[in-house]
Amino acid sequence: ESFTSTTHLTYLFNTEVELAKQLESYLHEEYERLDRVEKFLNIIKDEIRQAQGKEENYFGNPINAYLFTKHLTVDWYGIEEIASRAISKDMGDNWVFPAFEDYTGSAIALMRLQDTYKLNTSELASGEISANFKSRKLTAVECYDLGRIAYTNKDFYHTLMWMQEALDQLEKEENKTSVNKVDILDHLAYATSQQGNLEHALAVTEEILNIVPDHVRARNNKEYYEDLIRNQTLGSDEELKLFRRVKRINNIQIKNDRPKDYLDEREAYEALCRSNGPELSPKIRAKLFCHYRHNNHPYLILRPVREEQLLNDPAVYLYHDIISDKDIDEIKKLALPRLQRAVVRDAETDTFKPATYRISKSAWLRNEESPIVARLSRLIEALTNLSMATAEDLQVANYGVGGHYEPHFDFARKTEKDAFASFGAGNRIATWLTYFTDVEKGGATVFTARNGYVKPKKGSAAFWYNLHASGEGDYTTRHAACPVLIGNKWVGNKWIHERGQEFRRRCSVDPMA
Ligand SMILES: O=C(O)CCC(=O)C(=O)O
Ligand SMILES: [Fe+2]
Repeated sequence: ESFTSTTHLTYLFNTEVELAKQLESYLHEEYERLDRVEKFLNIIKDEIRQAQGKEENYFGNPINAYLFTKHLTVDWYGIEEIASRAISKDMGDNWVFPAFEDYTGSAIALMRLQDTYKLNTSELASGEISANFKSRKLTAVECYDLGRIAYTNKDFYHTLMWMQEALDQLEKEENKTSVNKVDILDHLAYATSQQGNLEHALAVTEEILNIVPDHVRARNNKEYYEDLIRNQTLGSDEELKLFRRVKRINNIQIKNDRPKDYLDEREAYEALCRSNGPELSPKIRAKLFCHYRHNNHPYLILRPVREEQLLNDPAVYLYHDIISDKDIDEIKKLALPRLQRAVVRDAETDTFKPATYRISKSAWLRNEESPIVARLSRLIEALTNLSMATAEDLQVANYGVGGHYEPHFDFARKTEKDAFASFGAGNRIATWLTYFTDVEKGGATVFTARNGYVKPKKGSAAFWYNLHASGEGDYTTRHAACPVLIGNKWVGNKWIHERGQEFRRRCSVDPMA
């Protein structure tokens, strides 16, 4: 008996063949893993190369901001699983990563910008949002991912745009492995049917069946769309065929209407945001003046402040150069670690959408905290002649790209009488809004009832009364912060309350008092 019996070796040889197969597939998987890690590494190395040393500029571009957040969230989750052994433990413990909401938030912000500033999807995807702030091109899979986020939010309006774009990009790409064409078509068909394009949905579904003839859902949908179309045209199969051939020749017209939402004034608000400057009638403009204000106040007499009236009714003033760059840096430094994601609820879809970063109430900047904050309060008191005794602490907000604040009033309405009860100082009589940055594009404060437009200017501050002298809310003060298109916006709010102003407003800057 010998192990070298030929028969026996032949028998063992099968083991070797199987072993080779297994190792081969093991190696293949490892190579694939490493390949994925390497691709990801190259992408983020490229990003580091582009952004380093000019981070503010780089992240001021909405595409860059979106891609960056994606890399550090969903993309990284995928890599972390396969590379966790290679990554030191304290990476996860000591380093801050964006949250998943930041990823979806930056995608939603991108689509908000698309709507507000009427940006063309393919222009956006090609990185040509602005000559000075180019980003790289979005790949098919990146367009698809954007469409997926819209789809998950039941936002078929944007799903349609981004799936169509994904398809167009896929056609142009040489290496088409990153996303499956059928997946794109599948989403596209559903979105376009939801937007009322049955013929288009049918054509897209047929394209799926051309690629995967036994695609079950596509088969069912094809029948379903055909039924719907037949019912619409009230015709026979022959008529349906004819109808579709005509449609095909004329190229199907795809409609994609933006769904109406809860904000009646959205059109006007967005038009104002796009306007790039105040569009006031000459009659209104003639009444607006600019002069130096000192109020005979010892604080101002040596260094009067330039006051520019921007709007008449309501009276909105802009005060120039009220805070130095150095002091602004100090305030930002105090505020930065306290910023939190502020979300707004979309009543329509009952989803929460990120809007800005703000410091929460418990961490507002108090006068006692910093001489700079205290000095700002004294300056406001000297300029407006209002008592700051009952003013709220300084609230700082940072709007990234897409960051915005939809039209609102700063005062509490009758129905929300107790909104400021905790302050025990009445309603918000006036707003002081300091701009801590210039904004490259977008981000204006607009007065939607009066076409007022305030372009943020670093170191300047807007001021207006929210209440009539009677204490009634002034509905002409409705205002909003337009989405930041390019750049970064920091502001600081000082809200001044009614109590303590009884003898002060009379001699204030307000012409209605
Ligand atoms: O940031 C702006 O331009 C406006 C902010 C605002 O209206 C608010 O915080 O109440
Ligand atoms: Fe406001």
